[in-house]
Amino acid sequence: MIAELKGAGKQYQTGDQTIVALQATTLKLNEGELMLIIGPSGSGKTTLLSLLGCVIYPSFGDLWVDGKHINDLKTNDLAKLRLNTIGFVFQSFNLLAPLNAEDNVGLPLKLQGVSSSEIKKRVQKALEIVDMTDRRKNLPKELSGGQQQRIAIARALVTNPKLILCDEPTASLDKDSLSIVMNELRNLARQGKSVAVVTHDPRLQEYADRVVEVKNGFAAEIFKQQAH
Ligand SMILES: Nc1ncnc2c1ncn2[C@@H]1O[C@H](COP(=O)(O)OP(=O)(O)OP(=O)(O)O)[C@@H](O)[C@H]1O
Repeated sequence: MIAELKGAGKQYQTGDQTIVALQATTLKLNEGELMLIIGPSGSGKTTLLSLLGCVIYPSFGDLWVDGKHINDLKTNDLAKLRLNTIGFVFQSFNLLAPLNAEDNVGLPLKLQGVSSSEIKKRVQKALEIVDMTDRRKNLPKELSGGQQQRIAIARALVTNPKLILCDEPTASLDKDSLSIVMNELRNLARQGKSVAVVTHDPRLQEYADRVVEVKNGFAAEIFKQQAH
């Protein structure tokens, strides 16, 4: 198991109003599975993903990620955990415009202080996984949306994280790129990673091992119908 929430949730105080963004949630995320998090706008999906990503602390309940009790960690320990254990993929790719594809992919390793010869090797391998070696010298603006997202996935997996978290990774993509990106994420899960994907898009359910629906702050697992 890579992450576990036990009665964990999040509330925000704005003035004299308390907003419960995520009600007490109990959930485990295992190695080797792709979990989809679906639900209407404002229902608490990003809040759940942010807890799994150790971006925020739970306001109540307990959270463990990679065996560590997140409630007890200091913010700089959380930053280390994020850098070493978790890869993030966003809707808007978040690639740095002046850097070419391979420099974007190598950035997290640079932050980890990895040597440049090792960075070269690992970037090459990550680009091979997403089948983008031939575009490694291109700037983000020279790549299509689908290609930029594959570079963003390579950047997320270059540190060999156990957990890959994606916030609407296919929202800016056409149907063909969507299927390439989702198949890549599913393959990463098959190789033993844990992958969680927040989406509005019901078409993504076919790629998922598990589906969690968040409605009005309440998260519940829904069981996929088996294809006959
Ligand atoms: N920092 C914050 N301060 C106050 N309220 C917040 C904060 N972050 C989120 N919320 C509230 O918590 C609720 C859940 O937000 P969240 O972003 O998790 O929803 P979501 O399902 O991801 O929505 P969307 O699909 O539109 O991105 C919303 O009502 C939102 O306004």
